[in-house]
Amino acid sequence: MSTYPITLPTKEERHKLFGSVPPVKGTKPTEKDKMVDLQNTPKNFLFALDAVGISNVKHPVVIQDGDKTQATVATFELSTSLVQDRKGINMSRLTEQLDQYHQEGWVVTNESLIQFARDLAERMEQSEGQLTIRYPWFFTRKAPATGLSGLMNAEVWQTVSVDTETNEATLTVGLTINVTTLCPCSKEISEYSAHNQRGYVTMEASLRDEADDFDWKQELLDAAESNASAPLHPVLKRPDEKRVTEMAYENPRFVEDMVRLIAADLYEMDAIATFFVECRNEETIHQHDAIARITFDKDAQ
Ligand SMILES: Nc1nc2c(ncn2[C@@H]2O[C@H](COP(=O)(O)OP(=O)(O)OP(=O)(O)O)[C@@H](O)[C@H]2O)c(=O)[nH]1
Repeated sequence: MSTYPITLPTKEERHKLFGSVPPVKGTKPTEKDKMVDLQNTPKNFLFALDAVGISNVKHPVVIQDGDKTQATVATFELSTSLVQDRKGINMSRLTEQLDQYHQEGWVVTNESLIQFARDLAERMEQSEGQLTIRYPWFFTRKAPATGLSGLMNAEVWQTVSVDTETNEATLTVGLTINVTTLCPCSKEISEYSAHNQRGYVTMEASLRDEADDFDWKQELLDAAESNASAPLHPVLKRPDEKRVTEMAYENPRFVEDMVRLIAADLYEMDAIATFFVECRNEETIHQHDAIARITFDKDAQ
C-alpha cells in the first residue's frame, strides 16, 4: 500500500532506479572527419542499383493549384540511383535537401519537382534522381440543386525521374477519387430500386514533355466523376439528394463500364502518353469488392 505524500528522488536518481546507466568511455571517434565513411568506401559491390533512398517521409508542402496555392501534408519517397562501386548513398542528404527547399519557400509544381530530383542526383553524385509526392488535394464542390458548397479531397501523386546524363525527365501523375456507382444488372432485373456502392477510381498517367499547362488534377477528376453514376458531395439538401439519386439511376455502371469510359476520356487527352485505370466497388450486396483495371500505351498501338 502506498502512503501519500511521497518524497520523490531526483530525476537523475529516478532514471537510475528504472535502469538507466552512464555511457561507456568509447574508443571510436566522435568527430565527423575522423569517422569512417562506410557509404563512400569504394569496392566492387556486384550490382548498380536503380533506386536507393527513403520512403514514408511526411512533410508540409505548398502546392500550386491552378492560379492559387494550397498548403497540405505530403508523403514523400526520395531516391537516387547508385553505382556498383559505392556501398551506399549518404541518406541524410535527402532530408537535408527537403528541409532546404522548405526553408526557401518551395512551391510544388511539375517543374520544381523535376528540379528537386535533379538536385538530389547531383547532391548524391549519382546519375538519376527520383521522387514521389503524395498528398490530399482539396477542391470546392457545389451541391447540384441548391449550390451549397463544401470541400472534397482526392488523393493525388506525382512521380518524377530525372537522368542527369541525358537530361531526360519523366513525369507520372495519379489521382484516386470515390464516386457513386449504381449496378446496371440490379436495375435491369428488379421491379424497383437498384443497389449502389461507393466506387474507388484510381488513375495514373505518364505525361508527354509538352504537357506543361495540362491541368492534370482537374482532368483526371473530371474523367472519373463524369463517367460515374454520380459524383460525391460534402453538402446535400433534399433537392440535391433527389437529384443525385435520380442521376445515379439514369447512369448505371459496372466496374468494367467505369474503366472503359474513363479509358476513352484519357485516350482523348493529348498530354497523356500511357495510362492505368482501376475501379474498385465496395459492394453493398456482398462482403467482397468488385474490381476492373486497364493499362494502355498510346504509342504502342
Ligand atoms: N546508405 C544507407 N544509409 C542508412 C541506412 N539506414 C540508415 N542510414 C542512414 O545513415 C545516415 C548517415 O548519414 P550520411 O548521410 O551517410 O552521413 P554523412 O556521411 O555524415 O553525411 P554527408 O556529410 O552528407 O557526407 C543516417 O542519416 C541514417 O539514417 C541504409 O540502409 N543505407
